[in-house]
Amino acid sequence: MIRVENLRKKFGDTEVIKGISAEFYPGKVNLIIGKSGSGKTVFMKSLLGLFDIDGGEIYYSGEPLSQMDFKRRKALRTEMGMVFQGSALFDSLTVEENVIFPLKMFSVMSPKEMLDRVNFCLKRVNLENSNKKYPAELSGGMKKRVAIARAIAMNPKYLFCDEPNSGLDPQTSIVIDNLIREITQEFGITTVINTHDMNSVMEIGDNIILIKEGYKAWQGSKSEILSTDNEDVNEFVFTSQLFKRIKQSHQTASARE
Ligand SMILES: Nc1ncnc2c1ncn2[C@@H]1O[C@H](COP(=O)(O)OP(=O)(O)OP(=O)(O)O)[C@@H](O)[C@H]1O
Repeated sequence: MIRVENLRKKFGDTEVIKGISAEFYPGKVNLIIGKSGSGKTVFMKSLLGLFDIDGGEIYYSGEPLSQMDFKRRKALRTEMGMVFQGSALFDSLTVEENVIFPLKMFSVMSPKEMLDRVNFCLKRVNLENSNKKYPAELSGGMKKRVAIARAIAMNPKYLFCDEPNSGLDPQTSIVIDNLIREITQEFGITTVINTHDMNSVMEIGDNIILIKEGYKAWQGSKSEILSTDNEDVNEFVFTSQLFKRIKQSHQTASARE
């Protein structure tokens, strides 16, 4: 579990994260949503310890990040998997070499154990026959699956994904969303995802945090997002015509019951 208490982050005199408190649960897909520029990326990078924060605290399984020394932070890093925008694979390495990379960096496994783990992870993302392929030979969806396989190679407690569906068609996005949800539940991972994608919100949003202008405007689940009267949620959801209609029909159905 990750708990954030009154997190603040400034750049110069401008406060970008203005006192956000939130909890992210294991075995759940925790989504951070909000308009472009609302502070989602800065918030996630702060969680990862990539920014020095200006106030508040982040607790990993109850342990305050600010109190961790270099050695402890390095150990925490091995418990984190990351899937960045654009997959961020090494183009000059094969699929197998990409996935084995964190194991070589951080694990004490034998070469045979590493290869077994790579094959397990590639099988888990349905890419068992692609070990020797290079990223340039893969589709966008396959690259994302390799990135997910690499992110879970170290058996992480925490998984961070920044816009995992960017650049993917709607059908492939659903495949990736479902894969992330399954892996999250199967391995009890605390998964935190930054997204703009309303489809993802409705498919996999166990715990959703809406950020608006650096504040937490709302927190709830995918079913609550359809029934809430929160103005900020409605403003955000209603920018999508499709979800505007879904929400309206849900409210009409609820009123009839
Ligand atoms: N390194 C930085 N230095 C100064 N300002 C920054 C820096 N990084 C982000 N910001 C500012 O912080 C604000 C929030 O940015 P952030 O990238 O977190 O938005 P976002 O919600 O992730 O947007 P998007 O959905 O477009 O990625 C913006 O006003 C941005 O200009």
